[in-house]
Amino acid sequence: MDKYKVVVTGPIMPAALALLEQQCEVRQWTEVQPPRLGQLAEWLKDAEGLFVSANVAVNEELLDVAPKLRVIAQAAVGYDNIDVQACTQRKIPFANTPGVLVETTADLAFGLLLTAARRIHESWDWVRAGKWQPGSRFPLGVDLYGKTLGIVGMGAIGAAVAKRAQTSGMKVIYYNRRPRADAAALHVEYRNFETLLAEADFIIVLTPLTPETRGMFGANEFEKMKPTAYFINVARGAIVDTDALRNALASNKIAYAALDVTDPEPLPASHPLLQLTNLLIVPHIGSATTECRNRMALLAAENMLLGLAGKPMLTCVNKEVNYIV
Ligand SMILES: NC(=O)C1=CN([C@@H]2O[C@H](COP(=O)(O)OP(=O)(O)OC[C@H]3O[C@@H](n4cnc5c(N)ncnc54)[C@H](OP(=O)(O)O)[C@@H]3O)[C@@H](O)[C@H]2O)C=CC1
Ligand SMILES: O=CC(=O)O
Repeated sequence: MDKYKVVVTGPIMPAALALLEQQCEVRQWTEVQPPRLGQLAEWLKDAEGLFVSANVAVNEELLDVAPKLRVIAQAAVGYDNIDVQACTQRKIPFANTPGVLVETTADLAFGLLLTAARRIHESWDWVRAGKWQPGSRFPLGVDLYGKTLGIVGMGAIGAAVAKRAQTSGMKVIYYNRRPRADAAALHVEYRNFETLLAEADFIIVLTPLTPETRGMFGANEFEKMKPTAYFINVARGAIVDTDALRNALASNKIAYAALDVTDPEPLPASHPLLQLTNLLIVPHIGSATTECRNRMALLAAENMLLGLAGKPMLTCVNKEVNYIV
């Protein structure tokens, strides 16, 4: 049997690559810099499957140079890099990887909150710099216990973060476009967006990046938060107006920010955000454990093989085209 032709646009966990290679002829982009479209065009000419990385845009331009493409799979839950409508119009099913990264990403989100509140990262730098001397005291952090966490985007990851926060004695409020039917069971209370901004001591953002959420946090929103508020973004950088966040932190309109995602990403070493001291940034590591990345990559590979065989993929986004004979 001829092997399917699949293009992989970036790094992939070895077990998932091995699974793909059983049935596919894989052409993998292995440079450190993500590929530009022109660099992939030759491979895409006869590719049937595209195993795409989140830093590569799948748009009309790419689809135009991939006339034989039948399946797209991505090892990530967020898919703001994919023009799903364009895929659907061409009857190309696209699958992401929801579910398998929920607990891992929730650990990171809550870990960022705790690290920022207790200044764990700064105090280690302080000790390492030899500042722990007799009589010296590291500046105080803030309690989590008894505080209110506001989750904007109470989906799968948001609910897993809520559980962690409740274990630390926090009250959890949330904002979604629609209140959750299971809110009472989760012991979380719905607030409208403005009320949440004013009421929360800690705010964690966990919405997808969409036209509606792009720039959702700007100067007005930071203005409405408490001056003691901690702002944590684990969703996508562009949900936040970066300049407005920098200004809010620099003028102490809010107390602190902790970011797993930034706009731009990666953040250049000369970026003004990096001059601030009331800020913690990690390099988009929400799902970055070996176990989680394996689950994601294997689910994406399984989706790819199912789609190529003309079977429904397990976690297809555009379900209306999730079956091709
Ligand atoms: N940093 C990292 O490494 C990771 C980041 N992520 C990011 O986290 C996001 C969330 O993932 P996950 O929890 O699995 O997704 P879910 O789809 O389970 O949850 C998303 C939530 O956001 C809410 N939401 C959507 N649009 C809006 C809006 N305009 N205003 C308010 N709430 C909104 C949804 O509720 P409703 O529809 O009712 O509004 C839903 O509850 C991903 O899309 C991804 O971008 C995910 C994994 C890892
Ligand atoms: O950012 C990661 C994702 O899975 O989405």
